[in-house]
Amino acid sequence: MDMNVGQDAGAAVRVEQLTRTYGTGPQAVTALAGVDVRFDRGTFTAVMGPSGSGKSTLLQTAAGLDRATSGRVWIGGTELSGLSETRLTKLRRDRIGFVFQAFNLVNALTVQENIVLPLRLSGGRPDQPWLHHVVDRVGLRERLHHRPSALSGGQQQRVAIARALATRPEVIFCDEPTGALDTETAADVLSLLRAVVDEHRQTVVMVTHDPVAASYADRVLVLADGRIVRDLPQPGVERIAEQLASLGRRRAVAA
Ligand SMILES: Nc1ncnc2c1ncn2[C@@H]1O[C@H](COP(=O)(O)OP(=O)(O)OP(=O)(O)O)[C@@H](O)[C@H]1O
Repeated sequence: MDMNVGQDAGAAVRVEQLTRTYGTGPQAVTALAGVDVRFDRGTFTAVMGPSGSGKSTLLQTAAGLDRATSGRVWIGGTELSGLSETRLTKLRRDRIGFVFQAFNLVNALTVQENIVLPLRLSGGRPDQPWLHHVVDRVGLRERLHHRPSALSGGQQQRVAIARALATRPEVIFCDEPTGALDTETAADVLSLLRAVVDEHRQTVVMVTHDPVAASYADRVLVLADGRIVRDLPQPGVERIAEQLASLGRRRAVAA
């Protein structure tokens, strides 16, 4: 590691004592119960855990799509809680990429128009060599003038990844990016995310239920009841499945 880079200069995202409670009084649900974590630049992290453990809430609050109840979130050097809605929207558009299970493409636009949409909205000048590279990297050169609905699921997710990359964001948050894909297409999309991290030092944070998908990551975080209960470096499919199963057993005993 570069000796001149301070600890925080390496963090693409950092959260400190993050909590998120939905509702108030006896009906209140604690989705995040104090999470501390940093995602270093150029790393690929999978976030796992049982249904309702807070994975999506962590992703949404870390990405500035939802406000934390307490605690702090930094994207690079910018702390989110101090930002107005307008600035937060701009930060999300310019510095964060999103990939969702449902692709979320605009069907009235062509593939090319979808990819450059965030750039158009932010009014920035497109970096043409980078865009050419992205289009080639995701293998969509022949499809640029098609509508998303004319593409397969895997191709649509590739468009979403290209769109996420277009602004060269500090981090790409993915929520179940392979949830709607068959095994082979999923492997293809996961290899692409892996390559984006390895070749371009992008940072990827991916929520997934699938141990195979998580095995593409450098690190697997496991949440339970709104807390990080495991932080595993490169665990491999079997160890991930084992850890999830042991957590299931622990919960069954506690119930
Ligand atoms: N808008 C909301 N209003 C009330 N409760 C919510 C809301 N969103 C999430 N929750 C609750 O917060 C907790 C965490 O939800 P979250 O969606 O983050 O879990 P998850 O781990 O992503 O689950 P899944 O794997 O099922 O998607 C759950 O108990 C959920 O019911």
